[in-house]
Amino acid sequence: MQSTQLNTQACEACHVEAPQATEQQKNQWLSELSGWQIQTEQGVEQLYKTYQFKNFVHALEFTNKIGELAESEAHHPKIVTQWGEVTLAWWTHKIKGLHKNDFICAAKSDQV
Ligand SMILES: C[C@H](O)[C@H](O)[C@H]1CNC2=NC(N)=NC(=O)C2=N1
Repeated sequence: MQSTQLNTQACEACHVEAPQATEQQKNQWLSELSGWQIQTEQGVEQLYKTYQFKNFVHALEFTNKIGELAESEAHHPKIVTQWGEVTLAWWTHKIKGLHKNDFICAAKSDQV
């Protein structure tokens, strides 16, 4: 399977019948990301990563840039912003699980 450049792709409009990522796809796409992990919260798989910053202002600046990314992709993460730390969680609400969009947005988050 050729490696897709996740960070060069745009999210596709997601619909309720969209397929969840398969185990093979999840492993492939996860291997193209760095520092991300899949966790299950209330039965829903999510892509998690925590970023460290030197203070709250930097954490907030990053948070706002992620907000712009989310709006541009019409795909939104859970963002937990603290002093010196931001945790992102990406999943697709409509399908209650992981879709390729989530991996694309995770890759793009690393470029913010
Ligand atoms: C209408 C709007 O585009 C949809 O509700 C979008 C908004 N952002 C979204 N973000 C995420 N993570 N999952 C969704 O299913 C989703 N749906």
